[in-house]
Amino acid sequence: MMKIAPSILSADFCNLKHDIVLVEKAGVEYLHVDIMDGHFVPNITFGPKVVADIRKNTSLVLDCHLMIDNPEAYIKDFAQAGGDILTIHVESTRHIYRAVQLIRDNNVKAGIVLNPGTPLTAIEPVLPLVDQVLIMTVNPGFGGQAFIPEMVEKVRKLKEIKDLNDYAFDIEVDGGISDKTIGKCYEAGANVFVGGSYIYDADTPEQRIQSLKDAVALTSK
Ligand SMILES: O=C(CO)[C@@H](O)[C@H](O)COP(=O)(O)O
Ligand SMILES: [Fe+2]
Repeated sequence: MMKIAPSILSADFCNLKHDIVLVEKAGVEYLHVDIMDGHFVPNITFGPKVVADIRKNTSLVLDCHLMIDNPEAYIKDFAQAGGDILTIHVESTRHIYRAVQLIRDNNVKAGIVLNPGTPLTAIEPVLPLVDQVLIMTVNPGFGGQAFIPEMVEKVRKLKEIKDLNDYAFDIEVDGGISDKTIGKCYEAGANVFVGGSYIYDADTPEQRIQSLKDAVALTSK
């Protein structure tokens, strides 16, 4: 099942509710929520309070992408704030297995994410435990960057590992997703697509969402 996850990093934070309702009405499944701490990545966004406020205003699945050091310290807070999926970077902790277990213990879905420079071998031991694997298709930290084409092969290899082992996780891609790049990712095996600037930097985000769906439908034929 393919899902579109608009990233509110590119929304207008003074009109956040408006920008969330807009994509919800356009028929997306997820809302992608980027948490940045200024340490793991060179940018800062917001913390659990904002996630809790978003939770009160939407029934979309809150897909929380934690770009923070020591994620273990904040998992409980983001789970209690109403995050549905907590996705942590394998590079952000020494104890990735323990951190994934902690997410599951908090009764939310567990995701794992890889920077473009990190090989798939780094996450193989936790693959049986996760609900989602996110392949970064840009370096994390900012919206509006160019898609890294080499990441398509990484998605393809991950899909092979998934099929070989009968794993059930979703494969998500994040960064530089547009009508030009989504088809390649879908064809390689991704089924959850984050869209930030492509969706929100447009006059009509609804049309951009539709064009992403159309591009996937064209690839499926
Ligand atoms: O995690 C991140 C950036 O670190 C993303 O979720 C961005 O929000 C994607 O933005 P676009 O590349 O789609 O503009
Ligand atoms: Fe993200």
